[in-house]
Amino acid sequence: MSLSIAHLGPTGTYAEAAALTYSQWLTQETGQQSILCSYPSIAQTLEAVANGQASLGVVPIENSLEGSVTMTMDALWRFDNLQIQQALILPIAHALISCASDLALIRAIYSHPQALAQCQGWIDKFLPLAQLVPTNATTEALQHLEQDRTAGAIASQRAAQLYNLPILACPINDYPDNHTRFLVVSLNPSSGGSHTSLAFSVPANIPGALAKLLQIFASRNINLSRIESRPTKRSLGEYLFFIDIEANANDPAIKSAIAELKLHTETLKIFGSYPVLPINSKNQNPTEKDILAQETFE
Ligand SMILES: O=C(O)C(=O)C[C@]1(C(=O)O)C=C[C@@H](O)C=C1
Repeated sequence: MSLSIAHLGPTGTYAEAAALTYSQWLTQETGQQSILCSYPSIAQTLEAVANGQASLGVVPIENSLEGSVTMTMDALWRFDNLQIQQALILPIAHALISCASDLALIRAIYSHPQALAQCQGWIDKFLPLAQLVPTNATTEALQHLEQDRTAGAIASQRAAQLYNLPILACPINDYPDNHTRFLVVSLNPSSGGSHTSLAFSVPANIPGALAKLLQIFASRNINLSRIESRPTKRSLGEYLFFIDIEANANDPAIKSAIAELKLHTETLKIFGSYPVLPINSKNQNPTEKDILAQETFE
């Protein structure tokens, strides 16, 4: 039986490319076949996994230029039964796609806020007067570009190919070394691996509350690879903390740190331990043929 993998759509998004990469890796490693299902937002992608509509979901979590994808962090906290199975890091090269006969004719640029931010310097230099229009996904506006020749969109070269649209400039990201880390999540217990992710809220907004919790890791010589905060959305100045650890949750030091953390946090969510999928030319760059067997839930 095929597994269903949810991702942000419409077709051609970077999240879809990550889902295809994972799906191909899964088939190579285990023989398991999967079918991709696109959803209109990252929150709806994770909701589909949380309510059992999809077996797995692939969502962006962090970009090397712009940092955290806050929508993913908020949804991970909200649907507390989700477990991370795998992380994968994809190179991101943005293209300006448009049917305009000249760059100077573009009046509006559509894209996901993460992509607009990753190209802000290029836009300021070449299209300083263009209106920036945020969309749910890089590919959301592509189907309208033929009708509006004063519009452009920032998406991947693969998206331009899929929609048969011209590329006016590429790459346009402000720094060439641009990567996004994606997470593969499901309701199953996580598979174990080199990295562990967790998040917590603190019982009181008092001096040293976070320092005390970080000391739990430092005193055990545990290396944290990332720490991020998000508002609790209960009151101004109250935060949740997301932490990535470079170790497996079954390591004795991590087990004892988590046990101590439980005593001092208000809510503690463990998203599990997982490996980081090495990307090579064999499991990167899904082809057009690969996206034939897809369902859309938009
Ligand atoms: O809109 C898309 O194509 C996405 O897959 C989303 C997303 C993101 O949210 O970070 C993924 C990778 C890029 O960094 C830009 C956009």
